[in-house]
Amino acid sequence: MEQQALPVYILSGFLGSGKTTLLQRLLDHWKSQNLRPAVIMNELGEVNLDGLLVEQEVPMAEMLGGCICCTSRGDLSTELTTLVKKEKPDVVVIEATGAANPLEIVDAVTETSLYQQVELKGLITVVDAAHLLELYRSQQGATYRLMQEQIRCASVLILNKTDRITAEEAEEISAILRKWNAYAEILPAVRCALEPEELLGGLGGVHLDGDSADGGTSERDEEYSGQSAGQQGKAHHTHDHVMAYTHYFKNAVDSEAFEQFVKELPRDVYRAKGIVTFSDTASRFLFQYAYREADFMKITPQGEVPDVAVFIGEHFSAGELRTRLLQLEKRYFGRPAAVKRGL
Ligand SMILES: Nc1nc2c(ncn2[C@@H]2O[C@H](COP(=O)(O)OP(=O)(O)OP(=O)(O)O)[C@@H](O)[C@H]2O)c(=O)[nH]1
Repeated sequence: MEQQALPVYILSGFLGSGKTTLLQRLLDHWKSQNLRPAVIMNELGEVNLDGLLVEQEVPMAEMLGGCICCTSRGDLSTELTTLVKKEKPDVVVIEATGAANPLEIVDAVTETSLYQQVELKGLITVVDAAHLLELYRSQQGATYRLMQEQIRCASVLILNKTDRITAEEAEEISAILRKWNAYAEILPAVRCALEPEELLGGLGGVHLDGDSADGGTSERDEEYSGQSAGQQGKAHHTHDHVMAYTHYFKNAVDSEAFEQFVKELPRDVYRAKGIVTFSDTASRFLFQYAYREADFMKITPQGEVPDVAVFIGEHFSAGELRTRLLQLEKRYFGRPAAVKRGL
């Protein structure tokens, strides 16, 4: 009955780090499973060279002439919506140019979840091992900071081009990555030759996948065990640094209780937005939450729009949010309005 949310992956990484190489592998993998992938790609130049390299029959939306994060968020959101409606893919990858700040893309994808059943599954950052080391040693400029940001936001880090560094350098780089991102799994690779199952398996995780949220929260506080990536149970690598939890409501909620819930959101949730139906008002509401300020606006959505809320933040407990929201839904659902207890 319920429609399955469409998985979306963001692929980030510096220019030339190996994103297209990885994308090609992922596309082959999905196709071998008879799935229909689609790609949103953008390039800084006018011609999408990467697009030419990727097989033609994959539906592709291109955003040329600027990087995704510099075009407005709405554009990417619209692009994604159009692609989903037109192509009906089973999975979508957004390849960000080397210059894009992935947080903006996370925001655009979650924006789309308000109107479409899409779900951000993870953010994969490909790191060019040799280039990172060079930048780290010189520690300068905007490039360095952007690379840091891309690493910080990742749910999984691919340390690519390890054929171009020594074993000692690989260790040095892993330590740098760990320092910047204590949560993401680090997968060393040459030409991004990783098992897609292994790579994606660790991502379908607790935080980014609303419906599998329960059961995973206890892992949240576990310390990273420090093993080199890839060998040990992927089930334990569900920590994601920047994460989004998407909640589809099945019932209306009480407006005051919901406002209270938003007020009490954990500090690690820095952004939330959604559409809700209140049990005690006639209309539906769009709510926005940023930097501890909440805003509710009456709306009359055109067409079919689900009641949904997305929460973005850093390693918060998606399971806890989910439990609280389900409680809110139940509270109204399980209590007939007419029944008011007397004394
Ligand atoms: N030596 C070496 N070269 C690699 C590796 N992975 C990719 N390359 C090469 O690096 C170049 C860039 O790879 P791409 O996959 O196009 O990188 P990209 O991140 O998509 O690049 P942009 O589109 O510029 O952002 C290509 O020539 C690849 O063949 C690797 O592990 N080792």
